[in-house]
Amino acid sequence: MTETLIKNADTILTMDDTRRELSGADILIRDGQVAQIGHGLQTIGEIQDASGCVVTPGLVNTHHHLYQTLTRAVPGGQDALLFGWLQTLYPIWSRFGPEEMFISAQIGLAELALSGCTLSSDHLYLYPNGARLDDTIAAAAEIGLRFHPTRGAMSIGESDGGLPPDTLVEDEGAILDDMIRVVDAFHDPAEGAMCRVGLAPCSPFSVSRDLMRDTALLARDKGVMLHTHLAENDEDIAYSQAQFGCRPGQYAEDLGWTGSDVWHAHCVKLDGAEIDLFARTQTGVAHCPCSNCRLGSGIAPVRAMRDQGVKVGLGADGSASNDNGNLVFEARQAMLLQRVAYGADAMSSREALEIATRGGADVLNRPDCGRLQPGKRADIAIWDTRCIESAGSWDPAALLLAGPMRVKHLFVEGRQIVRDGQVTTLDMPPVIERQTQLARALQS
Ligand SMILES: Nc1nc2[nH]c(O)nc2c(=O)[nH]1
Repeated sequence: MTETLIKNADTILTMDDTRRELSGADILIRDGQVAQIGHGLQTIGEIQDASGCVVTPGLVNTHHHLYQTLTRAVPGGQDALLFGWLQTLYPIWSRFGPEEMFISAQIGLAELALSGCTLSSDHLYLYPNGARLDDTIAAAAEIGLRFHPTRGAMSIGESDGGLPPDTLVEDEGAILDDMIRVVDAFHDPAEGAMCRVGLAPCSPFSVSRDLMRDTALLARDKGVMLHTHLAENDEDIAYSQAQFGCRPGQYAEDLGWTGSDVWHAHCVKLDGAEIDLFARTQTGVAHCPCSNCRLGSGIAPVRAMRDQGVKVGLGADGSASNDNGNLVFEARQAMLLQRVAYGADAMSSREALEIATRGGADVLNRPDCGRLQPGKRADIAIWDTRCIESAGSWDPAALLLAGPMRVKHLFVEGRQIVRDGQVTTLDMPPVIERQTQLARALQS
């Protein structure tokens, strides 16, 4: 039996069913789970002092492309809309191989951990030069984050009316075979799982309708989740209308891509009927506010989604379109954007934090994560509110209204991944050095 006691937190925001908040309180972790929350708890194990800190559930990232940490701020893509941005980057990504996938994932996951994230999904949709989903899974296992990798895919190249170059697309039979391989090798359906695999053809403009349909059948056969990009911007809607004669919601529904086992990234352009469809079918949304700003895609109607009962989580999105991978910053941006669109009371700090924690966990069908209560996984972020950004604040809402934007301590499954602002499981300087070398090589 292993125990850790988080002692004397200024505030614990539990995000449990009653959204309980405790002052001057403790959390006892036992064998990877929250054992008790209360006052004056004792342990025979390690003690982590949390005085001066706000404690929250670990944040949950529902959409990322970790490989893109190697292509931040690429000049030709800095000021482009989605399609032009992708066309600039595809040729660079086609030079990646296994090492690029592994190192870029280590960087992206470490960056997420430092921003309070304990559970991340990833959407890897290109596999050049022998790259495999296994590369990112190895990176996540080493750093110790809970990981939901998705086996993405592109199958319709330029010559067939798709957006990606023909050299970057895969044969659909080979895609389905590899999907089966990675699910059988890595997917763990058990409560407390550290790795769950999803299936994720990339986007309507890079895969066929047949692949979408076959993937949905396969996912249901295997009992895994489905993920893709949907309704990201006006170009995306225009492509759907021109190629399929319908809006994205209809496209998704026709192909079996609605339901509680499906979540779609972006959804900036969902209309009222599509929001209703998602609510009725319990289809989830990964909201990516920074990327949507960066690519000029628009402001997703998150207020309407939440009011209608759509499951919404946050996504950092890939670091070629963010270009930052800071999830607490993403929560702040989500709050601010809804206020820009709908007024100062459109989203509170606490609601944005709820979306970032239990909201994301619900999107990923992880009721065992994203909230702090006995029996749930011990995925815990500890934020030092004595830092300069938060000094003088009156309320834990300051976490998103002020800061800090980096975590002090982070626990995943009860294991300390960040201590005093440093990743404990990786020696970061050599990883950063190798990432820099790889990025330089891609520039030559
Ligand atoms: N934000 C992003 N949208 C996308 N659509 C697509 O097909 N790929 C991407 C991507 O990498 N980022």
